[in-house]
Parts: sequence; structure tokens; C-alpha cells
Amino acid sequence: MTTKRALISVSDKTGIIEFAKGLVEQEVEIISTGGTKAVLEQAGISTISIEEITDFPEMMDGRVKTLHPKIHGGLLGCRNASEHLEAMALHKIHPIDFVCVNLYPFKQTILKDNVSQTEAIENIDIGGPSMLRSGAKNHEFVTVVVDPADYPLILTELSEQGETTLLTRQKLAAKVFRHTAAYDALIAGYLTDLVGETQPETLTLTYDLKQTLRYGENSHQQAMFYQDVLPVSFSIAQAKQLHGKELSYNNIKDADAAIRISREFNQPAVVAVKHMNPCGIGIASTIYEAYQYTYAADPVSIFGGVIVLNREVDRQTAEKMHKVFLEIIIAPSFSKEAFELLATKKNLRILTLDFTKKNQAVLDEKTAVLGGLLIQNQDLIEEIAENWQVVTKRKPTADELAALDFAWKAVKHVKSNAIVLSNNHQTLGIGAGQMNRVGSVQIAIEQAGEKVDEAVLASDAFFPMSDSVEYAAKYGIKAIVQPGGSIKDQESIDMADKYGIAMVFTDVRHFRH
Ligand SMILES: NC(=O)c1ncn([C@@H]2O[C@H](COP(=O)(O)O)[C@@H](O)[C@H]2O)c1NC=O
Repeated sequence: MTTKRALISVSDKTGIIEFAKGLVEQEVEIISTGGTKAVLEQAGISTISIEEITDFPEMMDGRVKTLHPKIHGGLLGCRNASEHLEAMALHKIHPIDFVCVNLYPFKQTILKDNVSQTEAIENIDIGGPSMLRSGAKNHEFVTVVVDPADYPLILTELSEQGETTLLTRQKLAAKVFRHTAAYDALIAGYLTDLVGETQPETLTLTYDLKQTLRYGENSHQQAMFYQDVLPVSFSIAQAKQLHGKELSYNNIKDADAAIRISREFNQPAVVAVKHMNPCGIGIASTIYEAYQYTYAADPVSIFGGVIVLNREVDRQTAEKMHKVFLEIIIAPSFSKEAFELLATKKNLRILTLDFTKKNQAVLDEKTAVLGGLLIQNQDLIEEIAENWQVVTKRKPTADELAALDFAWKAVKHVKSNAIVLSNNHQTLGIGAGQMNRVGSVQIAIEQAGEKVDEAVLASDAFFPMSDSVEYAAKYGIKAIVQPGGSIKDQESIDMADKYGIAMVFTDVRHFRH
């Protein structure tokens, strides 16, 4: 019987000495490449160098070392096919039964600051994936391992039954193909970005499992949370949980919605979200005041809400939040006293987020549909209120203009048809997700109650007819911001003029479906 052989060639040397020792104990011979060989020999494990097998030196800065028929023949030859065995005998190819390879650190390289293109390209591993793929293809006979976490499983099976099981080899092969596919996807993404290709004919995305969730939107749905393989700092995926129960599927979606809204504001701002819509947004000169505005915006809906504050949470603000049942609080930091107080609630999820990276958000937005994936740029268009077009006889006052600006920032985050009523620092009424626009106007006005007197109105898209303006006028709304663009714009303008409403057109629509 031929001696079993393992080929070890790893960039990440974690656990490799123990693994190699374990293989040697099972009378497996080891072949290894330059750096790996040095590490193993230093640990007293003798190995066959790759050059001895290939009869070629490692060359071209390591670009060519294992790319040789003596290696790939040893990995790919079927041990039960007479032709293959004859070819192996003829060409003196010794079978290789184990491949242990992990790849050049391409991801870590491109994540470095100011990395050169040359360095990135040099970190594209060619020989490694080739061996992994050869071994994985021939998993009927070959055990292939890419993840150090799997070394113990292999050693256990070898010591218990003298070989790995077919099922283990199949599982390891599947893992290898996932790994090489993700590795290549990252390289493809890097080069695609480099050449500025924005509409590739094939989309190769890769995400890493962050968390297996207890369930999905409902308890009978299975769910997982995958994160971008290149971390996005200002995101729920990278927020750090300091306290509380594990995030649920719905928590993650709501937190994401709240984080996106908080991107709109530079001054102290507090955002409260329920079911992916804001139920209150407040801005002020202090975070304490901003929270009070947010709470007062809708003291009923905030119950069970997700709160994002863009400044450190102090004791005073924490005391206020402590009085309310909240699911999640996210902020850049918490004072010691604030944290201690909030953490007395066992289940309350408390997270920190790096607000210094607020503007480094990803540019693309992906939405799964049955059988496909939609991709668009994020709705990050920069708008300047001074450039809006006043279409009515009356111009908005400076105070109304500030309120319209605030309402406009809020309405783009409300599910369409979206209407927001606000003053210049606080939402007062939010009408979300109605199938007709006037329905959203009615809900927002009803919610604002008596505060409708101090409110301006923002509509995420144009009014198809004048009924919304008429309804708003009846309740005393003094100013409106909307994109304009309806064939019946003039009817809405006439209606606004009739009631002395100041109306501006932004020429930009903010649907959110
Ligand atoms: N060129 C080759 O033939 C080749 N064969 C193996 N490698 C890689 O070289 C690394 C190990 O090198 P070393 O043992 O010299 O530290 C591994 O990440 C392995 O995937 C290669 N490098 C790049 O393609």
C-alpha cells in the first residue's frame, strides 16, 4: 500500500503544527511549500519540499510553485480508474490524499490604507485555489481542508477509523468551493471597481455569516444575518452590542432604518423607529432636548421602539429613556452612569456605532425579489433648500423654510405614500404607506392633533390632484414642500394660493417602497 501523503501550503499558519504532527502520527507523509516548510521544520516536523516532487524550483516570487502535473495529477487521479492509475505510474505521480491550503490574504490586503494595485494583485493566490479545487473535485478520494477550525475533525476521524468519511470529505469540498467562490468574488469586485464598471453582466457578491437568528419576521421563519465581506463601519452589521438580548430579525431591520435616518443630521438628533418608519425625529442643541422632542412627537408609538441618538447618552437623557419600554438604543457612546442605569433593564439592547464613519456608507441598495435582486444607488442626493422653487404667491418665511427643510429630510425615510408634518425641530404627524396620498395626509393631520397649528407639510412625491392641499388647508397648514411634476400641479398651486399656503417644489422625488 502506498504511503498516504498530505500537501500543506498555508498563509495563515494557525494550528498548522498540531495538525501536521497529528498527520505524522497517523503515518502520513507531508509535502510543503517554502514558508510552511520552514515553520514545520522548526517545530521538528520533517517534510518533503515541493521542489523534490516537481523537480522545479519555486519561481517568479512564488507565483509558480505547486502548479505542476506531479501535484495536480496526484490530487486529481481517480484511484479506481485503471487509466488514471496507469498514467500515474507512467509519469511517477504519487497520489496526494490530503490538501491543507489557505490562501494569500487578499481581503486583508485591500483593506489596508493606501494599498497599491501591485500589492493587491500580488496577493491574488493562484496555486492555492487550484490545489483546493483539484482536491475538492476529487473528494471521493481526497480530503481537502481550507479552514483551521476543521483540523481537529480530520485528526479525530483518522485516529478513530483510519480515514475520513465520505460525508466529511463532501462537506469539506463544499466548503472549499464556497471559499474559493467568495475569494474570486472579492477579486472580481476589486477589479470591477478599479475599472469603474457599474453594470457588470454578472453580479458576484459575497457575504459572511454574522449570526444565526432565532427566527425571521415570524417565529415559524428561519433566518440568518450575513454581513458584507468588506465591513461597512456605519451599519447595524458593525454596531457593537454592549448589553441586552440578542438582536432579532425585525430589530435588525428597524435599527437599519433608524441608522439611515440619523445620517441626515449633523446637529444633536434622536430618531425613533417602529416597523421601519420613523415615529419621531427631534433635533436640538443638546441630545437631552432632542430626545424630549422625539418622545413628544408620538409618545404612544415610541413604545417598543428603536432609538438612535447621534451624541453620547448622558445620565439625564438615560433617565428619560429608562421610563419608556424600548427595544434598542444605539448611540456613539454612553456615559458610565447612563449605561449603568439603562443596563438595569436586562433585555434592553444597547449598542454603540461609529458615527465618525457616517458618510462612508455603502453606495448600493439591494432588494431581493422572487427570482432576482434589484440594485440601485442609495437615495443620497444632496439638496439645498435655497434652490427650491417657490410656486405660490406667498413665499415661505425663514422659519417655515427651516421647518420644510426638516420635514423634507424626514419624509424621504417614510414608506410611500409618505406625508410628514413638522415644525423646524420635531416631527408632529407621520402618515406612512397608504395606497393613496390623501389617506397619508389624513393620518398625519390626525396624529398631529392640536399641534397641526405649528406644522408644515412634506410629501415624498407630487400630489396627483388638489385634494391633499385642500385637506391640509382646512386644518391650517401654512407651508408645503413636494417635488412637483404632476400634470395637475396647477390645480394644487391654485388651491394653495386660495388658502394663502406657501408651496415649494424640490424637483426631486423620494419614494421609499
Ligand atoms: N503559485 C503557486 O504555485 C502556489 N502554490 C501555493 N501557493 C500559496 O502559497 C502560500 C503558502 O506559501 P508558503 O508555504 O511559502 O508560506 C499558500 O497561501 C498557498 O495558497 C501558491 N501561491 C500563489 O499562487
